[in-house]
Amino acid sequence: MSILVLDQLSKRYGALLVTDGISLSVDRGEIVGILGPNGAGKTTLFNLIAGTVKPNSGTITFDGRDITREGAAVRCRAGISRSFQVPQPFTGMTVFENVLVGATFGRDRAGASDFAMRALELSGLTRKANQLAGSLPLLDRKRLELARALATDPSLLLLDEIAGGLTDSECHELLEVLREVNAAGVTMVWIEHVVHALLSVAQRLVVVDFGRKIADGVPDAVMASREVKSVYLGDDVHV
Ligand SMILES: Nc1ncnc2c1ncn2[C@@H]1O[C@H](COP(=O)(O)OP(=O)(O)OP(=O)(O)O)[C@@H](O)[C@H]1O
Repeated sequence: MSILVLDQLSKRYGALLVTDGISLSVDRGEIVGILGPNGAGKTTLFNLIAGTVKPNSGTITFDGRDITREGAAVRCRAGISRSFQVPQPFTGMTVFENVLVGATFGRDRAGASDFAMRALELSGLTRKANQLAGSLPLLDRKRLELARALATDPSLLLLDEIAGGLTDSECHELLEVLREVNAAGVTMVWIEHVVHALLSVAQRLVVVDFGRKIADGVPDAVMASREVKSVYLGDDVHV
């Protein structure tokens, strides 16, 4: 059953059609990877789903409910959360305090504290709960970005290039965490340029180019498609 359905979604900035009639359905529990060249409109798609940007046309249905005209806060309460391409934690606050900010949204203080600890545990950051966020190395900053996104108890998590800049072994650790989050029942849509990371967890790949969806299917078939190779990856790419 679909948790998220986009139907003919379009977004224009002036003359630039950034999202061009995208339709997409995501099943509950799925991990869907989104690929596309720089400027293809991937982050805009997340902005549209999260509600920070409104479409010019098309609809967004989440959990069977039309949320196209709902604001970001309502969508967050409904179960949509996201990480950001450029994480901006409160560097002068502890890891725990950073996660508590999100966990407080829609909860009382005691419940928020428990939930913040659960988000930290799932992200593998419990031992660093009392460290200042500004002192964390890159992998832990990624874990914190994930924990902050999990703090609102999402059923759908939008991950925007969370693996960028990690070494292979760090990436491997992050993938383990993401698998656990998914096993805990969280559906994921993940934009990523680190293709091998995406391929190791995504059950489906969607490729976007110039705001259009040019491929959608099982990863092997999508990566082998001539259009994806020529339009996005180039003919000389081997995966
Ligand atoms: N608020 C805005 N106003 C005008 N143009 C915008 C705005 N936001 C995005 N764009 C343009 O829309 C296009 C798509 O941007 P978007 O950030 O969605 O791409 P992307 O696929 O996420 O790129 P990247 O992989 O580099 O992050 C770009 O040409 C960008 O300059």
